[in-house]
Amino acid sequence: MAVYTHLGAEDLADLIAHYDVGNLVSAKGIAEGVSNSNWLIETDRARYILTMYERRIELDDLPFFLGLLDHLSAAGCPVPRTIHDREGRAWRILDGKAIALIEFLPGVSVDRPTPGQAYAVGAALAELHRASADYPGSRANDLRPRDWQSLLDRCGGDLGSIDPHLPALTARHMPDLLEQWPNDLPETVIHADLFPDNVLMLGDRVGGLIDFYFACRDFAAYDVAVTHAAWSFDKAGSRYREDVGSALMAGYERARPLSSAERAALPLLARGAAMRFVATRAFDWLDTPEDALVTRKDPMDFARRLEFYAEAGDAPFAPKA
Ligand SMILES: Nc1ncnc2c1ncn2[C@@H]1O[C@H](COP(=O)(O)OP(=O)(O)O)[C@@H](O)[C@H]1O
Ligand SMILES: N[C@@H](CCOP(=O)(O)O)C(=O)O
Repeated sequence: MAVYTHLGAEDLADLIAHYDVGNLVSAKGIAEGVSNSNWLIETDRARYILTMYERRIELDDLPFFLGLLDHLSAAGCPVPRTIHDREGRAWRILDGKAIALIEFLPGVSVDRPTPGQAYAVGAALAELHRASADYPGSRANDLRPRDWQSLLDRCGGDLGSIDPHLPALTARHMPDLLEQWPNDLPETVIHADLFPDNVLMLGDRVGGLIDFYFACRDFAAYDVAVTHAAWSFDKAGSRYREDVGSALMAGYERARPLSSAERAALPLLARGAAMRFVATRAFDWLDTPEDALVTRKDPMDFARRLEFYAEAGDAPFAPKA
């Protein structure tokens, strides 16, 4: 579940009164999500999502994230707008924590995407990359190869307690990733975490792209690799779903064709994308007590994807005839 803080009816009504959104009718805590507390707010005018930022988010980054939502939404991307309060502020402080109210978007997250849905997500990602290129905000990616290495270093000898194969796997791949990571691919503002649970689908259509709290400036092709790794496998990462992976790439390239340098880099970027989630999940695994409210995510689901990409070479990214 992800409601870490209790907010009573009076707190919520007081808070909502700071916005020009009508009167509070109902508020329900949302179980999905891990990082923040979220409520579905209904007023006599519309529905909204109220987010309280609990951890992982630097207050200084909030203007970047919330401004990005407005920029992308204004450019026609299916991204929720930030609702500003009556004084024009994008976020407020409640009980010492930052909160923001954002537009509610319709749709459901899918567990087993179809090729049609993957095609639509690929196209939506490409449109996002085009629209974010002129976003004036700046935020560096704080999860690049040297950051994965330092997270793994902090896991130390406990890495093998998660799975005995993990230390050898990270030791085998990290040197290549550190040495060969590109430095000259086209950059834009990327989502960096576009997993199925961060996309709201309406059938084969994308109703919403949400959870931009890893967004940063980095290679567009790295975001393609993250999204490919997140969408194109069964949950455990044991089986590559070729039809889904190809559809995702085709959807992306319809809206933003990859350059030859980007295409050539994708096998390494995909190994890196998988390693990024191995590293953060391994760190969180060891950092989260077994009986915590939050369900821990298994790093091995991405270790298997990493092995797949290392063996598959450029096959998953080769254009289909
Ligand atoms: N703008 C939105 N419109 C509709 N539902 C949303 C929206 N934002 C978040 N949600 C719902 O809240 C859940 C958790 O949000 P998310 O931003 O992914 O939280 P976390 O960062 O904690 O993972 C989502 O799975 C979705 O059900
Ligand atoms: N997508 C990441 C976890 C990030 O959590 P989120 O709930 O903020 O998307 C993973 O699967 O490891």
